[in-house]
Amino acid sequence: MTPAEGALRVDFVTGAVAHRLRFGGGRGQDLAKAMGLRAGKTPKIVDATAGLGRDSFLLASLGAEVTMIERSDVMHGLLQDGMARARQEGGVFGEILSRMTLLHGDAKVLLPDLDAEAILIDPMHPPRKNSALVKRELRQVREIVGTDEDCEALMQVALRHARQRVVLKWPAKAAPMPGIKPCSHQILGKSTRYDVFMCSIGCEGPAV
Ligand SMILES: C[S@@+](CC[C@H](N)C(=O)[O-])C[C@H]1O[C@@H](n2cnc3c(N)ncnc32)[C@H](O)[C@@H]1O
Repeated sequence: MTPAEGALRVDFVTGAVAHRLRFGGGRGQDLAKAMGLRAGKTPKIVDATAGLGRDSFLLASLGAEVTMIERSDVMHGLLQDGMARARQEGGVFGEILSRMTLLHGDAKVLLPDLDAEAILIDPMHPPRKNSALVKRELRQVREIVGTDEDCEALMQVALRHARQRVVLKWPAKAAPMPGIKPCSHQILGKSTRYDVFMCSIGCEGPAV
């Protein structure tokens, strides 16, 4: 593998993301269901942990307006670059990118002003024991951003400011995030779990 081939980049136009765009399961996918997308209902979403932008791209491809927040300078630069290339590609990519907005900063600071209906939180989790199973890209992101030690504080801010729901993307077998009230329901995948906190019943509440 040449260095260029191995370098981390945001790529919406080829590879895994484009494949999922063509062959994914539409609004029946776990992420879409967790965020509340269904026939006739498309919430305005804030992805508070944009990373490589994959979740945001998927949600935008299903019709959602997505505001992405990324605090790492490096990841933000990679996202800007990948988004510019996708816009240049035009067609369906240009159309999807027209629904994606990227902000640079800490979501704990920016979320209160965004009037989000649904907020997605996908923090960098502590490394799994079997690190050989962790994909190369995830290892590369971790080398850049480390572990998001303040994810509990981010959840607390999100729970105070989402109008409809907060969704925490978390390893399937991990214990619930400490210090956060129990979720309303979970959507369980093979390796990933979505803990959904509905706000119509009061997002804020005593931590447990
Ligand atoms: C696991 S990655 C997210 C992957 C993303 N869901 C995707 O589909 O590519 C976590 C990202 O969230 C960012 N992040 C974590 N906490 C943040 C915060 N408080 N504000 C902004 N960005 C944050 C990290 O810098 C990292 O890039």
